Amino acid sequence: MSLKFFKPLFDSFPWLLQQLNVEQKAVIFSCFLGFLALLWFFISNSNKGLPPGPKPLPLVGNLHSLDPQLHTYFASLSQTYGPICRLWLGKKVGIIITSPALAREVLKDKDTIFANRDVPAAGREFSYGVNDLLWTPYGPKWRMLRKVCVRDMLSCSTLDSVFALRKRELRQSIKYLYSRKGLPVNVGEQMFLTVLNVITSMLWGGTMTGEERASVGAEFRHVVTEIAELISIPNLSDFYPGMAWFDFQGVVKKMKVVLKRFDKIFETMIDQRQKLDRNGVGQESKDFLQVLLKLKDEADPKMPLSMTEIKALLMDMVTGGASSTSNAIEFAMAEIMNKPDVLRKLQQELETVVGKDNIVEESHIKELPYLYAVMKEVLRIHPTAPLMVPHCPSETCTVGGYTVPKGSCVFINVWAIHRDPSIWKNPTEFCPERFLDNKWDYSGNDFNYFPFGSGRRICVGIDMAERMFMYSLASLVHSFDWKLPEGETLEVTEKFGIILKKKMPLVAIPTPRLSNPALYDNSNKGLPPGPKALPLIGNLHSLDPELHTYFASLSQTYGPICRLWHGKKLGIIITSPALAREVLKDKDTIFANRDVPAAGREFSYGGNNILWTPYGPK
Ligand code: HEM
Repeated sequence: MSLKFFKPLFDSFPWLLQQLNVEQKAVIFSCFLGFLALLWFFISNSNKGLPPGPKPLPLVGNLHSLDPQLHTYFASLSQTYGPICRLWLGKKVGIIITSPALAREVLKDKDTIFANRDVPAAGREFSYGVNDLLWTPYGPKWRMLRKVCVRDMLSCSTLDSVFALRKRELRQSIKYLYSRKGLPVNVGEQMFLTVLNVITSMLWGGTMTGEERASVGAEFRHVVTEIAELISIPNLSDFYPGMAWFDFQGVVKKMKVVLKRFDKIFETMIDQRQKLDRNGVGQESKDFLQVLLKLKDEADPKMPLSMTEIKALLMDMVTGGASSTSNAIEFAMAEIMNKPDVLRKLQQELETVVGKDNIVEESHIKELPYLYAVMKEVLRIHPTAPLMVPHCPSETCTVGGYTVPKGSCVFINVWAIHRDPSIWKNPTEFCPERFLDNKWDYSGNDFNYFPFGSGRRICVGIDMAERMFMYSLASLVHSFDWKLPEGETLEVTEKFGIILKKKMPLVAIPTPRLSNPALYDNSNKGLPPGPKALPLIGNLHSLDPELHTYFASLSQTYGPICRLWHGKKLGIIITSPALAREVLKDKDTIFANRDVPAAGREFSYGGNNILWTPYGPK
């Protein structure tokens, strides 16, 4: 009998039985035995029609034999009991799915039945009472929240419009790593901070700036780690919902304390934004918080967006987005360092596309097929959510011919499917080449490979994760060679959690490999990317007289906003609807002036016509 799973549980209330005398203990023991007999009767009758699984004990069900590494433990169960099996988690039925065909049945054929979540007590607390997107039951409110995320926050055009924020944060990390050249660096921690800064910049970057944002970033790192730990504690309240009220282990109590810290930050941010909006300040720096508050004011009265839901959504973005992406980048770095051949191929591809005398731009990413294959392979072998986020059927139904009761907790073991030898050749080997033929994608249509899930509850952050992962990993391996500190060995052991992480943090030493130290500093001082400028003439030598097509071709290479040096003057080229709106609508008054050419000055009687006159009373 394995009691490993109970260690955190025992640790969380060691005081329980210590308070009682001998008689009290005897009474409790007799009641306990009677209760067990009753439960035994119930359980032996309650497995009828359910999938096969290990024999449960009265009261505890199969909790006594759970291993904390749930993903590997569930994979071993499926070896014995087949692709659908059951466990008794105290009073709750757990169903484990471990085949593409059954995953399809749950996530596609019976998608609407399984679109609910099994919300743990800690999750209920951290989502402001199930008011976020992750835990909200499938229905009109979930649809409204999902629309807000997909359309207003994480769509491709919104992400395009804030690419400069990603660049700023990533360049800052590269600059920091350069300052640590030759010294050990905690890679995961650095990537966590980078992704977190990008996300918080998008959320309220226009609301707060500089040092204030940095100190909030540090505060968040502690709080997010604490939340992940509280969600991963095996909690009696989840296994025996009838006893949830007692909160024996104090998980909910601890979560309330953590939430208070978060809430204070959110309140300050919302307050600050509302003040700016009232005074008409900061209209030019739109962030998600501003968008959300506007949506709240303009929402359909039948489906209003409340302040609590806004805070819960902010919480999803911060907690869900940062560690998922940064953990995946850390695994990628470990796997790549383990396979020098992969690192060499990756660096070669980057040298061809970017060059050693240039920095990686986000616009390079679509020209890097090997990097894309590396990302897919990392998400195959270490899927960030190895059991997805548990689904919960809204009615009793059958899957694979077995009964799945309403309210059970359904785990889809995507980790095991991604390592199934009948699907993957040498499944435990890290081999990006298997993805080079573009046969597999993670859009959720293929149940052999679905690291972001599938169906209605598929991840909303796929585009964001893809951009951050590829851009960060490309910059890390393009800018530096990496080695382990003396005497350290490389390992890629996993530690289970709702978000999979590396058991031991990856600590590695960066050695700069670019031609010019200036490439590690923010040498373009935040300007958009663009072709290399020559001294004095800038980019004049390469201008094509057909400016409209030439600029279009530049935007293919450098993205929707790029720069050119016309001699001493800076030219900025905008090539996306979102950025055109930013210039011509959101920041209309700032951009309402003209850049008057010498000939125009002449032909307008010295800038006196409507075409060339500066914006103002005249
Ligand atoms: C490598 C990065 C990531 C991976 C592998 C990943 C994977 C997943 C998976 C497997 C699910 C659950 C699907 C299901 O239950 O069927 C999910 C849900 C979700 N993810 Fe991600 N995710 C990543 C990054 C992100 C980012 C960057 C964000 C936001 C900024 C995000 C926000 C969410 C949200 C809000 C949900 C819940 C959606 C719903 O229930 O409707 N994720 N993700």
